[in-house]
Amino acid sequence: MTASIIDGKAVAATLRSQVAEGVATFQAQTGRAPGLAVVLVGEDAASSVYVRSKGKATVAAGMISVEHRLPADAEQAALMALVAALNADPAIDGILVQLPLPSHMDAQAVISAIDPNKDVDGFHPANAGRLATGLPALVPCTPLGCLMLLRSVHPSLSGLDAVVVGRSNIVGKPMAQLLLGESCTVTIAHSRTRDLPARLRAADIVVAAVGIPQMIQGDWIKPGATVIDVGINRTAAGLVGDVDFAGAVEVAGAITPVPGGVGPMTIACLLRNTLEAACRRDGVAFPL
Ligand SMILES: Nc1nc(=O)c2c([nH]1)NC[C@@H]1CN(c3ccc(C(=O)N[C@@H](CCC(=O)O)C(=O)O)cc3)C=[N+]21
Ligand SMILES: [Mg+2]
Repeated sequence: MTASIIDGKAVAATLRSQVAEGVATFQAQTGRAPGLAVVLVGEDAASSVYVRSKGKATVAAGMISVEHRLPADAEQAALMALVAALNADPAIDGILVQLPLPSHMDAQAVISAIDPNKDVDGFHPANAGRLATGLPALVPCTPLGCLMLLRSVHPSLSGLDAVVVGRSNIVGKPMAQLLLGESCTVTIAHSRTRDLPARLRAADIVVAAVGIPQMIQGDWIKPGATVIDVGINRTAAGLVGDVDFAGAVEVAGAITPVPGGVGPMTIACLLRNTLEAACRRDGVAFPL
């Protein structure tokens, strides 16, 4: 069996055009465009690339994009002051502070300082708690994008066995919550998990978010399973995921490529969340 390739670029393009339509409606209703502020601390080259593509996609969707750059040696207090100013800025609906932050900064304190209603990354503890308890929440963009890709293959996920590999607050934990919300039976595996291959061989759905290039082997995949690869690893061989794609594509039923899978969905979901935050702030219906 050869897997079908899940075209994240195409799904993301459809979502971006739906967001653009929603932005036009929002503008007609409120007389303003949603605004997204992205904060970058330091000059990490890869981060600069993401920030640029986010800014381009934001403007293409009809939203206002604002970028703030602080030097790598900026004081935590300067970043906190910037976050406070963005919280208070009526033109700003979404705030994204690019992670990771330099090691002298307390990322958790910064995340907790963002107004939860503007937390388009969904990383604030209030949003994590709302997601976990089934309340309306801003949901982290990467897991939300993964769920949309899964739904494009499985109209219903109910009763499927899902294994999420990775337990980060950014991907693994919220991904598990979303899958639980879809009535999957969810396992969160991580670096201490015993016999990961055996657990994966029982999984209908695998979400790989470990950050280890090509760690998950093709013969760990159950024939016909759906594999979502969150990994973005820059290696000598180029950009690769956390899954050995060449091996897994021979066994899986459907699989996301890297690049062109989850990454484009993350950006499209960021725009979606910004529109959602703007609609909620202005009390108009969110059309998506
Ligand atoms: N607060 C915060 N929120 C984030 O969402 C966040 C962050 N910090 N820090 C960095 C990571 C990384 N990230 C990516 C988004 C899109 C692609 C993406 O679109 N990748 C393309 C192209 C990759 C390439 O060619 O470089 C693809 O996979 O096809 C990748 C990576 C968001 N992040
Ligand atoms: Mg881990």
